[in-house]
Amino acid sequence: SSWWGGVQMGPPDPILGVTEAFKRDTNPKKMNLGVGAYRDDQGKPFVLSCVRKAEAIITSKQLDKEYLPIGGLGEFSKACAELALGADSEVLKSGRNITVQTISGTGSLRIGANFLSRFHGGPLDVYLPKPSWGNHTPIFRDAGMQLKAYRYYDPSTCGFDFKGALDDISKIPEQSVIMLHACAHNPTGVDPRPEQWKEISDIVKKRNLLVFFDMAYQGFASGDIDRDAWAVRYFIEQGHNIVLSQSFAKNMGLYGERVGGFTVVCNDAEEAKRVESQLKILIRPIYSNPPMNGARIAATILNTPDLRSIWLGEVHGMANRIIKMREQLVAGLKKEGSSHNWQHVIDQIGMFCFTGLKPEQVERLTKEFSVYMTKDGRISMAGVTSGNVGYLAQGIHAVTK
Ligand SMILES: Cc1ncc(COP(=O)(O)O)c(CNOCC(=O)O)c1O
Repeated sequence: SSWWGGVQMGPPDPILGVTEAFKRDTNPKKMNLGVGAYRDDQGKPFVLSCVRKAEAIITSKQLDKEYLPIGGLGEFSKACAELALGADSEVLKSGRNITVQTISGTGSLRIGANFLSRFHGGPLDVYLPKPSWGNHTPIFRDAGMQLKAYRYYDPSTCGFDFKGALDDISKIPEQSVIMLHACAHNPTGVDPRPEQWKEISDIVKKRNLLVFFDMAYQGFASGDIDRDAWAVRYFIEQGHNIVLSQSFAKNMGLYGERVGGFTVVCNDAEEAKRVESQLKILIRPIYSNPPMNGARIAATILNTPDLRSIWLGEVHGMANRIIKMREQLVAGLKKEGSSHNWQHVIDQIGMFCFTGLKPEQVERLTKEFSVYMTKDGRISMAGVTSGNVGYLAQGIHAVTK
């Protein structure tokens, strides 16, 4: 008998499965709206010019290949924290944060989940928005946390279920962990408005919940890095000592370089030192220390004024292209004569759009028009270009009229 005779065949990843089916389709008009990675208006992957320039600078320095510290490249972690919290942050000035470099956003979420599981004195229940990024569930489950949920998306408006969210959050047992998407909620593209964030902050404080912010799209949502970090900074100002995961996959296009950070906001610098020591003890037996290449690229961009301003322009450009595709898709649907209200396509923000299409409509869109997306009706707006947005409008109108 074999060692692994008992290993079952696992279910395919819902997102990657879409890409497999897309590849097999021979229709020249086929569209892949499943993958969560930016594409330019020619439908091609986009390497930012500030990244290429940073790579050239790094290469010219002929640096060594020594191990990084367990917590990663210091100049990266500092710049990463500053990007999120703002250069004039009281937290940074008083040194009461600890920020470590992680293996992109997923690695940050996992280190965070393992840290909470080991050290959080409250209930090990993490409340995710309904729905949340698919990977949040296995990350926290495998770290030994219990998964719970709070109402977030309202299918009847394709918008935010603000009342439902407040209702549910007001019942979350004290000291539980609550996951908040800082901007560009995945998969819905629905974000709370500032005045709604303020009420969420109040109720979270009343319930004394531990806030886990996931910020995977800073700058990529609105095009403005400060605007996209507003909720994170507001919560900190309101006295929430949050934990925060960051990713540079989307906003710097560093997908495969795996660049991210994990931050714990502590009471004071002494506590931050104790937390740092335990984060290192946690990280050491998992991957010992993180990869240097991506962190060097991100640090070079953030810390070199010329490259930083090029980056701000390029991330604004990516966000703008997606916003324009949202507007053109709605204009196209109107042109096709659709009588539905598609305002949510424009109101939603970031990589994804929750169209509100039902599974059977998604099925028809794929079968009859070769448009591929996840069953929940989520489309990655990055896959929409000025060349195919008219065809997409035709297809969506045909299956929804
Ligand atoms: C909310 C959120 N957190 C964290 C991450 C982590 O990304 P990474 O580990 O690549 O930095 C992602 C990346 N999602 O990937 C796109 C998709 O849904 O298909 C994310 O959306």
